[in-house]
Amino acid sequence: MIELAGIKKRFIDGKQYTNILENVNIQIHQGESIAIKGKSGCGKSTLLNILAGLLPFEEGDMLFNGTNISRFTAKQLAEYRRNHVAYITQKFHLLDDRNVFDNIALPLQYLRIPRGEIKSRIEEVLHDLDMESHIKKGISSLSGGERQRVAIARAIVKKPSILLADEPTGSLDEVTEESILRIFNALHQNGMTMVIVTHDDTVSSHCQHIYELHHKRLHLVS
Ligand SMILES: Nc1ncnc2c1ncn2[C@@H]1O[C@H](COP(=O)(O)OP(=O)(O)OP(=O)(O)O)[C@@H](O)[C@H]1O
Repeated sequence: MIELAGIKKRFIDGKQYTNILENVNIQIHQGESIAIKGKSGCGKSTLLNILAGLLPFEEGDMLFNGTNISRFTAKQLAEYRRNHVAYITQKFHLLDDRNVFDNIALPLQYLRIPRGEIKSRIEEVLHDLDMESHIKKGISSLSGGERQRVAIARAIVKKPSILLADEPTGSLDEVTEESILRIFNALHQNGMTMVIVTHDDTVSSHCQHIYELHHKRLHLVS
């Protein structure tokens, strides 16, 4: 389970501090799927960055399975990310000078998974995403929707316990979105915890709970 308790986050803009999150509280149980909605700029990506262990915060605690992550060293945080979290960011963060296979292989190499298994896992995930014919293509030759699917493949190939996704279907057509949602549903059935930032009602309707980030706080909508 991940728990955020009393999280406060602010950014400095020039000489002025702006509070982005104030007293954010949430408990996300293992295997739960939640959607986070909210107006542009309200702090949704900031919240995902905190859950990913990428962003420090000024006040509050973040617990993972009862352990207080807020007190982790940089090394412990990197371990938390490597072993438990996959994060599909809005900007994808793919390596443009490498091909599709090498991009997806990266998190598996960090986990020291044997080469044969890396190959079979990548082939399987690319098949599920209807991307197998692109396996050797360079990232820079792909369309926006194809890059998005590579980012999704790189995240889920790791079989993480927690999947964080920032607008994961933003560049996809309806048919591709449906296939991604089918994959997400299957991952959820297998016990993966999912936190999905989305503006898309179809995507949020697939989640067990919907939260809205409003006035710097997180509210349970359904
Ligand atoms: N590193 C930073 N330094 C200063 N301000 C930041 C930083 N990161 C984000 N912000 C500001 O914090 C606010 C929240 O940003 P965030 O990206 O979390 O919003 P969002 O809800 O994900 O927006 P969108 O839906 O448009 O992606 C914005 O006003 C943004 O400009």
